[in-house]
Amino acid sequence: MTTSSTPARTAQVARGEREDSATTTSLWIGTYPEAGPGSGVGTGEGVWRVDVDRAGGFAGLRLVSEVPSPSFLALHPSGRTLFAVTETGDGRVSALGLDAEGDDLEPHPDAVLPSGGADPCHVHAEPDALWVANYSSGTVSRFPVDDGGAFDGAAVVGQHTGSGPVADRQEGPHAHFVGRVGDELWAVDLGADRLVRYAPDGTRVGEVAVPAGSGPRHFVTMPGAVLVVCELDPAVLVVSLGDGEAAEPAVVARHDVVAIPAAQVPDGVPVQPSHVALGSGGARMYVAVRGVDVLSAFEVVTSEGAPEVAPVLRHLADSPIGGAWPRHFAVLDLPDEDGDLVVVANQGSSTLVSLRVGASGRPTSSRRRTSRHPPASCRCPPPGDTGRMPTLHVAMLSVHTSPLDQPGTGDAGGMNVYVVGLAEALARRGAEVEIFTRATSSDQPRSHRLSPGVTVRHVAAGPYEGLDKNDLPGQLCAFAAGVLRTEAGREVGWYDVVHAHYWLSGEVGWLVADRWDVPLVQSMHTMARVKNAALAPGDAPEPLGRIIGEEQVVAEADALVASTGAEAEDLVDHYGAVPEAVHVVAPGVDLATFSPSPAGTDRAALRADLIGGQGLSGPGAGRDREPDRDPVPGSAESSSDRPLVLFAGRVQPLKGPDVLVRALAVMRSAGEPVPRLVVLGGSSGRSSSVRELEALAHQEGVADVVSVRPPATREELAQWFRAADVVAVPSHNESFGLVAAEAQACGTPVLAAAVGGLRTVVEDGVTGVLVEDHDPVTWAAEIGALLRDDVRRTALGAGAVAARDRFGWDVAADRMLEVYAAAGVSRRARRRARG
Ligand SMILES: CC(=O)N[C@H]1[C@@H](OP(=O)(O)OP(=O)(O)OC[C@H]2O[C@@H](n3ccc(=O)[nH]c3=O)[C@H](O)[C@@H]2O)O[C@H](CO)[C@@H](O)[C@@H]1O
Ligand SMILES: O=P([O-])([O-])O[C@@H]1[C@@H](O)[C@H](O)[C@@H](O)[C@H](O)[C@@H]1O
Ligand SMILES: [Mg+2]
Repeated sequence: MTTSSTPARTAQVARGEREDSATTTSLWIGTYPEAGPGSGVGTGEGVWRVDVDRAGGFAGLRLVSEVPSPSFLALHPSGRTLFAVTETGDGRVSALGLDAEGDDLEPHPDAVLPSGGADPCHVHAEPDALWVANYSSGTVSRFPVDDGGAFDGAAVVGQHTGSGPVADRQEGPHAHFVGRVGDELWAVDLGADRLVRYAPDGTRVGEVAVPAGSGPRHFVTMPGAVLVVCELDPAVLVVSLGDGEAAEPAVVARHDVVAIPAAQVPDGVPVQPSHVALGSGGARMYVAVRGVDVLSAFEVVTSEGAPEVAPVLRHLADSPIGGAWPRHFAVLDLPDEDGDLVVVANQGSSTLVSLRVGASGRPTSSRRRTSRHPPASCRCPPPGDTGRMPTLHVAMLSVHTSPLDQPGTGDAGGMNVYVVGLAEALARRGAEVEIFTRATSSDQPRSHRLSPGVTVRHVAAGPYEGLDKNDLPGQLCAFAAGVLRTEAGREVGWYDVVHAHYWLSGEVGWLVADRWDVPLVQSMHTMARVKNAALAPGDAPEPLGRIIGEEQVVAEADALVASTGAEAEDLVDHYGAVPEAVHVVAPGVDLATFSPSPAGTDRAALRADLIGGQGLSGPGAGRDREPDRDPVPGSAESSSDRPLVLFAGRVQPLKGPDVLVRALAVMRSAGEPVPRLVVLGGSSGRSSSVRELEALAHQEGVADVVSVRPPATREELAQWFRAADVVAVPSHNESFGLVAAEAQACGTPVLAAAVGGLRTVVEDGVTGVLVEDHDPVTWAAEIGALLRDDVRRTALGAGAVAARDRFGWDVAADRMLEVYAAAGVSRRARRRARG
């Protein structure tokens, strides 16, 4: 299991709406009524807003919504909704709509709901659901929300049970906090001394017990571990997530929060930790401690590149906060490497205090702002807050092929689809993604806003036309210069991470990540040595220059992203990657586009629509084709009756379309009914693979049932998948195989070669069939068997639909944010090791 240490990011800050957005961070402040939690509402409390500059100065404290007793806030990843709990006996939760500045908070219609329990004290927003911890009732509620964060459906409430030894605080369960841990949501129960683990849909999947009397309160996640701060026993517990699928999380270490010996704490002064968070990109941990009113800082030491090894915490300092009863704080990352700005909400003194904390863990400066602000409504302490963390800026490099190109021909393939899908999902999580790609036409704008949060930058590097992928090693300097110049026009420290795609981009990423001192994350997509080890008969191997370049990039990257375990092994076995640097993140499928047909839709009718009108030659553009000879000699089938086997992708020997053509010939010579084979895609690179495939179809006597059509748009392709009886992926290797995943998401069974990532994407006998070799005789037998067996095809189609959620971009983006965080940790560790 992996964990997230990436703070919530929003979509709005630093989008340029405000000149000072790069130097000022706006925080929302939650408050209690004047007389403390549980007292009458309406004494002026509400959600406040304040701007914090890099020196920690406060400006513009203002009331933005009069929600009663809003002790905790959470921002929906869309950046369009702020949630607030109302911490009262009849708890409530409100969804507040935001304007672009985040200042105008209007409740959505019907947007104040019972929170599912008493005294809700914490709220956590996921893209599809809001989670609320109700303290007094010991319940956790999950509210479905829509894309913009509006409530959307009935809540599910889970009742915790249990108690603990601390009589006045643990007489029963007290849910205190909910947060994400890998694929799960964990609810901390202070009364029952346990962390209750939920699946994202609200199903309980387990729990982690902590020592009796700990009173766990909040936690923060980091790669491989969860750091839990306890209120009743002032400690941080390290919960290790373990390694591998079967790993069970367990407490592996306990650290005292404050170094002050108990004897030195004056009588009657409590030592009650309230909140924990990470700073300095995961290298430091802070805990606020109420009563003694200090901020404790720890160094977080992780094993280099080994996230499964639990981190070691080294106490750095306990520093007076200069405010009373610090209930919560936000950590704002400062661009200078060792600085964090910690903004603390002090419930007891009604103050906000900002502390600039340096490498020693001690504040180097502090600022204070009382929250008493005219009018009367400001007479309220500010206990909770949700920081609008600085936006994560991702420099995504795709040197060869623009993500705007049509995939499935030339050099444009899965990487284009991947880059767009990932970038858009990251942007939905609040990141700003800039995709740098080489300009290939004078018509391309230098910068193009693809969708909210995603910009494509066309970098001039060499002539627009006439260069293909193989010419690009000569343009990498020019490309890197273009990227560096873009950054030079920005605020210092603008980009937080470089994510490079394919080895060519990795070469550029290596340079720019070094220059900016940010982590380099590398996705290979394909690797020369892997391709060369599985060459199709007669195919040309990838050149040595690429192999050497790939080796360099693998060695330099702070994190390597593999789409499957098989690709991870390839990185280690073929390129000597350090296993700990390799992270498996399955790519996604655009599940909205690639969806099954409505129940009852007839594949034959869809097929007739797609093939019918234009005949097989279709708009295939100037390629000579045989007319669709129909019916096939010796067969009674009519044109639209003929089952459809579909292949989609760049036509090249590696993808094995010839295997399908030959398989059809085997079927025909055996006198079996022959399906129609449609190939959607153009020749790969500058090759003439389409012509060669068409020539092969003639030579094999199946040209009448084989047609190659130009690549289809995403929507058309989805329609082709729905129309096909089987989608065939006979590749000699695939790092993943997006086509197979997309086809399955449409409910169409996939017949795939049992190689590389296809072994992961296709569940043999569940979503499709894996074929062990590339022998046309085997493929003829498998195709024939599947097409004859309607029941099996229907079952596999249903299996494919049931499995479609396995690959979504939202999940992939969550994982990728974890990888970005891990890459930062690993980069710092490597820098330290170098001295
Ligand atoms: C040999 C190899 O290792 N290839 C990898 C390469 O992509 P590669 O381009 O080889 O193959 P993929 O099947 O993954 O991607 C092709 C993409 O083109 C699209 N398409 C195709 C035909 C068409 O008419 N219209 C259209 O839009 C497909 O929907 C698909 O999304 O990087 C991908 C992403 O990391 C991996 O999944 C592949 O395994
Ligand atoms: O064919 P190859 O060069 O090895 O690798 C391919 C790239 O050239 C193509 O542009 C990209 O879209 C694919 O995802 C794949 O990575
Ligand atoms: Mg910093």
